[in-house]
Amino acid sequence: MKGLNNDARNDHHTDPDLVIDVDRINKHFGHKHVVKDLSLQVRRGEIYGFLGPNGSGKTTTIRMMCGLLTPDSGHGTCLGFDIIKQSDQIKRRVGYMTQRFSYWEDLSIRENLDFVARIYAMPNRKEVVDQALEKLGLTSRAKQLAGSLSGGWKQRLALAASMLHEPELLLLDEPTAGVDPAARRDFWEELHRLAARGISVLVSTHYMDEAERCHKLAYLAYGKLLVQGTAAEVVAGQALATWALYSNINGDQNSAHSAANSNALVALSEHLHGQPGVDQLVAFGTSLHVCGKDATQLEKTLRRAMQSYNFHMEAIPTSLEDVFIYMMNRSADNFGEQT
Ligand SMILES: Nc1ncnc2c1ncn2[C@@H]1O[C@H](COP(=O)(O)OP(=O)(O)OP(=O)(O)O)[C@@H](O)[C@H]1O
Repeated sequence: MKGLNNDARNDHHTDPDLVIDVDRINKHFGHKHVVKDLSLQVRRGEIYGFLGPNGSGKTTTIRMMCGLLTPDSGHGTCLGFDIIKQSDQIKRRVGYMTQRFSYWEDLSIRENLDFVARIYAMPNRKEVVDQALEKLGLTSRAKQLAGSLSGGWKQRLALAASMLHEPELLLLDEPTAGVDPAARRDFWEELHRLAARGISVLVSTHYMDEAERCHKLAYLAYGKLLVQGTAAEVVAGQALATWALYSNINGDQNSAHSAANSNALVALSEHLHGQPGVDQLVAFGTSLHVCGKDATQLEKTLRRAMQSYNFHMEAIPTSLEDVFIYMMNRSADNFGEQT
């Protein structure tokens, strides 16, 4: 990174390939235990996705990684620096993008970037800002107020601003919330270009398509990291059998058929609820996805139901979304009452 001394990295930091390496960190807010014994490792050039229901501790964890919050216990390093003792070193070397656009809406695009360059005391400010504007494709609109940009452009400006000081690690907290699919796709293409250059990314998201674009994922619920791995590993790890149930009534024909279809779907869902082998029922458009741990029992139950309902069934691969809904429901059962 430009313009900084190469301060001593943590003595115990052994693997230079690990940009984040934390072990059993905890955080309380008052009596509330919001991050519980969380261990996490992120490798150089990896896009690591952070998923989990609202309030599960993703933002708190991200803020502990970048030195903005101190863990109550546990230890670890970020970019080789101790997350407890060397938070200043970390703050200067990471790019952090908060959930909401946190730049100045009443400053121009150029002024925003220039302000950030000043914060980082960058010696070659004009050059750096010019380059960032060019990369963003915003040179001709540099004088436009940031507040007048669309949601997608604001996020790209925020990403450019958080990259200005050339951080080795980006911490992105729901960077594309509320952004349309085309702008989200552009944003993710940029993340993959950065990762290809060796920049690591820890990104929280609620979008399944984004989860699938991460090299690795972690799923958090009630402050506990429940699973981590590639999307395929996370799906395989839950070992769920999944069937799609389709109505035999052609819902495309007219609105009466569509209504009959919807009613039949609701009736079948109510019938299957709580039956042996049925762990989860989720309506997906005109079909019903049914998941269960006990594949044999699930199939038996469904075949029996097909005899009395005008539906047919098809085994389908379990999706990441099926798995996350399953984990979210389980974690509510297991941890929901605890703090
Ligand atoms: N500064 C704070 N003081 C008190 N409680 C806090 C503070 N920050 C977060 N919390 C609480 O800690 C818990 C975890 O919040 P956090 O923002 O980390 O979750 P999250 O997974 O990022 O949620 P979301 O998906 O909604 O952004 C929540 O119950 C939240 O209310």
